[in-house]
Amino acid sequence: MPEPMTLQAFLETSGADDPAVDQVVAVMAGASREIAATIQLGTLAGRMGDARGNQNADGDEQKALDVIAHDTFTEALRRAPVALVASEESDSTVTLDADAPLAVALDPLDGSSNIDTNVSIGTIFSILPARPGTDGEASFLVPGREQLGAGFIIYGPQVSLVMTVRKGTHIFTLDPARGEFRLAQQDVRIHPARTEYAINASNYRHWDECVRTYIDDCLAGEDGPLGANFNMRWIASMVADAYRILVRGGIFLYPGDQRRGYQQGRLRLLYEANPMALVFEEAAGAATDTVNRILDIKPRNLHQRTPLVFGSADKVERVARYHTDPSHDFTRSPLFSHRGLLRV
Ligand SMILES: O=P(O)(O)OC[C@H]1O[C@](O)(COP(=O)(O)O)[C@@H](O)[C@@H]1O
Ligand SMILES: [Mg+2]
Ligand SMILES: [Mg+2]
Repeated sequence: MPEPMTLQAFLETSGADDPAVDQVVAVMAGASREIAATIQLGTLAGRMGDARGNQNADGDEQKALDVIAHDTFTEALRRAPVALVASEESDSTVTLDADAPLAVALDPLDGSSNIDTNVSIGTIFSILPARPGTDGEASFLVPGREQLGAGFIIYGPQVSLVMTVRKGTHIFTLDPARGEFRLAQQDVRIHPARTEYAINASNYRHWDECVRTYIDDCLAGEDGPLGANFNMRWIASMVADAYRILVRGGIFLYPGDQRRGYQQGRLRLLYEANPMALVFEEAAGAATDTVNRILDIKPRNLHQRTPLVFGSADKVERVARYHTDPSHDFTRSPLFSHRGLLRV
């Protein structure tokens, strides 16, 4: 069997139209090896899940590894043609080389609540054109459809890079002995038939009627309106849920809910929803804010949150229909009705 292609060779033959974009992907992959090595050591490398006593721009408590990952990727991006970085862990944008053509939005460490639990965590990135002559934020406050590339790294049983430069979505896995990422799956296509959903069901009572009804319908299984038995998974690291859905299908939901500060959900548009949306659309999937296409949303600020639904296109579209179709019958099943006897 021929050896799978290295990331470098792949980028040379099938990379972006603009080699600057490939350079960013290569630098992100390179720096991720350092973070992977730190994660593999767990507490032997120090107490990575300890709070640093700071909050990030979004009010989340920063963990030691959040800050290490932010510093590592931001420094590494100095070796790529990057003008600006926007990061979950920085209130404002960071200028690297003002004349460079690209801007990168980063979630340096996704799934921070899992750092101490030996569960997969990751890094998410989005590549945009830099807009010279404007303030730092202007390059980022554009709809996600303007992304030139995007991807994520997952630090799991395997360290993998999922990336797109708008020519399909591809998966590379780190060969630790050689320190090289090699092609694991080219042109991923999401399995449409898989009946599996990912949602933090502990928030059920806070969701709106449409989200509850969709999940009720999944729970109703083959006797319900979806006519199929659904399985459930929730890892609380979006990268891990996303990877699973990419390779075997399903749907991910983090909707807005009634908790204070959660009206727009938890996930951030620029460095979580947009890159995931591009990766999934390039793999024949879809991503919405429950109704609207994520990639068409014009951001108002760097750390804006958005409800997020992504995965197999038919399932994502169905969730949108539950929100938009006024004829949708919430009362059709007495057992699962929120207007029925069980929930007056
Ligand atoms: O703890 P909850 O509310 O289930 O939220 C889990 C979600 O939050 C996140 O951890 C947010 O990302 P960060 O860890 O980068 O803040 C996602 O990875 C995950 O899907
Ligand atoms: Mg995150
Ligand atoms: Mg994060």
